[in-house]
Amino acid sequence: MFKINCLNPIAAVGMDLFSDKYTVTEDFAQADAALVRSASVHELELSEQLQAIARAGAGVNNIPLDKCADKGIVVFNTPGANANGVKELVIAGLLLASRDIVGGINWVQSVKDDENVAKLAEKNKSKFAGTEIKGKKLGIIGLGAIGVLVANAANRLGMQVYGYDPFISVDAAWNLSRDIKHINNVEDIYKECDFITVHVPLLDSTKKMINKEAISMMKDNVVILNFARDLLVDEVDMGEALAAGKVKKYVTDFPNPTTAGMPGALVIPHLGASTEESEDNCAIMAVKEIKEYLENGNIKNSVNYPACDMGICTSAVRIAINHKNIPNMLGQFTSILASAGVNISDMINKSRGNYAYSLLDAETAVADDVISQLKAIDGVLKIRVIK
Ligand SMILES: NC(=O)C1=CN([C@@H]2O[C@H](COP(=O)(O)OP(=O)(O)OC[C@H]3O[C@@H](n4cnc5c(N)ncnc54)[C@H](O)[C@@H]3O)[C@@H](O)[C@H]2O)C=CC1
Ligand SMILES: O=C(O)CCC(=O)C(=O)O
Repeated sequence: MFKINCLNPIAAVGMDLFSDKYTVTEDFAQADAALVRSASVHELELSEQLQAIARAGAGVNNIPLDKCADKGIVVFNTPGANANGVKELVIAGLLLASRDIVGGINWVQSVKDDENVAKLAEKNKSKFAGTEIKGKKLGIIGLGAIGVLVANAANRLGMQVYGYDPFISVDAAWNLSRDIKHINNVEDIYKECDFITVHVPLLDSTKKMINKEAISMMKDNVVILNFARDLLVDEVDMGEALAAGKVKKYVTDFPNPTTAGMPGALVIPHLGASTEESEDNCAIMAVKEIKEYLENGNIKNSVNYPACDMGICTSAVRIAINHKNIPNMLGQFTSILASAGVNISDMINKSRGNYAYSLLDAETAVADDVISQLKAIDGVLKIRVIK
């Protein structure tokens, strides 16, 4: 029986995929696998029992990836599963920043009991008027699952779209409309665009990328949208740029003590992925990843271990080994099994950075002491007999 812990509520349509081989535990320390959305895993103790963590979402900055890898814990995410939900909110953000829709709605509430409300509206509406997005220049930094959808949707709404992503995947490039202007230097986005939206992961290299220096290169009255992570923007610099009138609006999905009351900021309570469809898609993908890993040892969509797929085990035994990516690991595994008289029917070994993963199918049972010998090899982080 596998024990699953949910650090955040996960959509039922995903949880229902767990068969009667699984039980849900409230105790993270007892779990074989955990599912999480935005809850932080950084402060939690990682038990020996824990095999996998699946982030039902895209950003994994709430999970200590290297610490997990070092303990043989495979971390998954659900690429693209909530991208449409975010795209739709970004389009809403463009529109909310173009006319003072929020201010206008609040104003109507303030005069709602006045019987002349209709006349008052006609007299006051010019205070909330603005511009159209058609024909304006939109710069997109990060053309992954979300950036590509935003680019194509904004293009269809008549915007001139500029895209920047030095690491764009082949898939993303294929999906991008040919109308999108490909930018090689992010500064061209800063200098040219009326709206700039950021869709990159939070990494050391992207932290505070939108700062005083970047903003100084931008057009006056630029609108900046951040539906990726708050720490991508230096929000003190942003507050100053809003106060100075350099930035017209800062639309962010991340309330915090700095942004929540910031004049000129439109702050949304992290709703990007909060649609029924995105929550369902993420939950289904995350649960399938966990099941495939626990039941067959196969890895798909991991962010700290290599992809690895040897199908379903048809031999007597499958051994899964999470280990360091150092020389002679496979040689040691096979020689220990050979010395024990175990014939290997299939095997695979994949690496990613400092870590590697091996699956070995054997034709006969493997004794506990042989597994102990494998476990004792320097560089082995975790070992499981799956079948
Ligand atoms: N507001 C919300 O609810 C949500 C927020 N997010 C955030 O949005 C981010 C992006 O999500 P996805 O598009 O699904 O991820 P993705 O992994 O598909 O795309 C990220 C893209 O950023 C690019 N990139 C990395 N460093 C870059 C740099 N320095 N300059 C330009 N491009 C760079 C990558 O090459 C990749 O194409 C996530 O990491 C997450 O933090 C994601 C989903 C929901
Ligand atoms: O699960 C959520 O609501 C947050 C989604 C998100 O930020 C992400 O997928 O990176």
